[in-house]
Amino acid sequence: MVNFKKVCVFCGSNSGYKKIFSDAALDLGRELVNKKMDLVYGGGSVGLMGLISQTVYDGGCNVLGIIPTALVPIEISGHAVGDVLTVSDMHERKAEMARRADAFIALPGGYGTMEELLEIISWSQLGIHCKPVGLLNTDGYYDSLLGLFDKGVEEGFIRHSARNIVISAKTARELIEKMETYAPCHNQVASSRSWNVEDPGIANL
Ligand SMILES: C/C(=C\CNc1ncnc2c1ncn2[C@@H]1O[C@H](COP(=O)(O)O)[C@@H](O)[C@H]1O)CO
Repeated sequence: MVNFKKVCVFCGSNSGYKKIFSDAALDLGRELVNKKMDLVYGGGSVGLMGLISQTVYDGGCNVLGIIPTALVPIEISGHAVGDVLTVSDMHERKAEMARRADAFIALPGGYGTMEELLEIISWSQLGIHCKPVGLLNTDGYYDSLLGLFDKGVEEGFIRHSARNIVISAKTARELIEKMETYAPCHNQVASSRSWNVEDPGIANL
C-alpha cells in the first residue's frame, strides 16, 4: 500500500466543451479532500485548474500553485487560491512539482497537460522518481493516448514493464485506489542517486 499525501494534478487551463470534464475535476477535488490530500498544481484559476484548486481549498486541504513569472499576470492565470510559489520558468516549475508532490494525476487537458504528464512518465522510466502516475480517462478522453502507448509496446519502443508506469481509470475514486497499490516493476534506466537527486523526497515515497 502506497501512502501519498500531496498530489500534483496536471489539467486543462480550459474546461473543455462537455460538462463531464468539469464534473471530473470537481469529483477529483472532493476525493482529495475526503482523503485529506493536499494539492500541488499549475497555479491558475482558469479552466479545470480553477475548479479543482477551489474545491480542494474550500474542503480545507492545502493548495500550492507553482507558477512561472510569465504566467503571473491576472489575465493569464486568474487569481489562484492557497499558496503560490513563483518560479522563473517552466523547467523550474516542473522540477518543483516533481519534488513537492508524492503522486501525480492528469485530468483531461491540452498540450500543457500532456507535456507535463509525458515528462513525469519518462522521469519515472529513467529512475528520477518512483511515484505513482495516474491518468483520469474521463469519457474516454485519453483512449487514443493509451492506445498509442500500447502501440509503442507492440512496436518495441516502450518496454512492457514500463507500460505499467501509467495507471488509468475512469473515475477519481478508482484511480486513487489503483495508485495506492502501485508498485514500480520496470527497470529504471539509472538509479535516483545517479541523477544527483539531492532531496530524497523526489525519488522515494
Ligand atoms: C492558455 C490560457 C491560460 C494559460 N494559463 C495558465 N496558467 C497556469 N498554468 C498553465 C496555464 N496554461 C498552461 N498551464 C500549465 O499547463 C497545464 C495546462 O495546459 P493546457 O495546455 O491547458 O493543458 C497545467 O497543468 C499548467 O501547469 C487560456 O486558455
